Amino acid sequence: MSNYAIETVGLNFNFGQQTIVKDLSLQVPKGSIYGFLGPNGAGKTTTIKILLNLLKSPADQVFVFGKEINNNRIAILKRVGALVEQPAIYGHLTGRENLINRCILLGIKKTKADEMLALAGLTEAANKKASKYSLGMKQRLGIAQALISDPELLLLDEPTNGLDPNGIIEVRNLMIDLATKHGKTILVSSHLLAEIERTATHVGIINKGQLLFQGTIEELHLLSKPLLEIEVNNIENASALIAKTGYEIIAQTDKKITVPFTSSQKSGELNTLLVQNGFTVSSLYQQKKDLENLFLDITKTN
Ligand SMILES: Nc1ncnc2c1ncn2[C@@H]1O[C@H](COP(=O)(O)OP(=O)(O)OP(=O)(O)O)[C@@H](O)[C@H]1O
Repeated sequence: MSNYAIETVGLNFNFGQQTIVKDLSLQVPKGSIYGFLGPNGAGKTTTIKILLNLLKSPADQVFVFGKEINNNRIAILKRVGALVEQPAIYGHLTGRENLINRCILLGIKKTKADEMLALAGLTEAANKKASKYSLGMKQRLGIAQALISDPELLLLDEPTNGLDPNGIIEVRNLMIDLATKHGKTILVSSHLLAEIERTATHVGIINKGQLLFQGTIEELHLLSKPLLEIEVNNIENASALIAKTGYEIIAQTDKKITVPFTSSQKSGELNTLLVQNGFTVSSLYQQKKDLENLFLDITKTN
């Protein structure tokens, strides 16, 4: 039995002459939240469509629940829920009616609708027209729709795209609940590193259809060392003092010194050291990496 909910083995996919996915070997462990990260146009949506057999893959390159997708399409898709692009929601129907519709379509008991509304935190809004829902609520209703057949695996393509901060938090918390309390495996795509870092247990990073990194979130953090920016006066002397205490100076401008971030305690100690030596520290800031900086780290490491 495979421990992977999804495994692709050297997957290749072209649209006409254009290679979209190249030698892609994804391994999505069961029970994980797998963040599928890459810039716009990297091939994330195409890969998700391949995983749903909406686009046909070459034989023996895509396995879901250990089974080859082209030969086991129906059996696999029964166990998969997906939200790709916009959720198919009727605005003139209530949230509950939208889900009941889906139940009827799939021949599932209508009571499932209320269960999924509760799971998605939409019970109070169940009888409100979907057109009156916020974007975050619509997205959660879309996820509830994808969950109605009680799938083991959920594929979510950029589910937080276009949401306001509240909507993003709602969807993020729902994903965490689904994985930790309901045992679902989730593959979620995004072009934002910070978004994936907050939810994922595992990460796959693609660029131009190729896998640049795959591993646990901890392995990703080891690779992408966080930085501490120190804004301080008398920069040359401050920099000399910091270097004397054994810190590596990564960068220096006329206002800021950048060193590796190790812990909050170490940052505090550095602050105290500078202040006790008569420097004025105006800010200490842990720099968050964006996807571009992470790409640089990965390319350097490889
Ligand atoms: N039906 C299609 N025919 C031809 N080319 C396509 C088709 N769909 C996507 N592409 C191309 O495939 C490449 C990958 O697109 P894809 O949508 O998979 O990327 P993505 O990583 O999901 O990015 P985005 O976040 O922008 O959707 C792009 O260059 C895109 O133009």
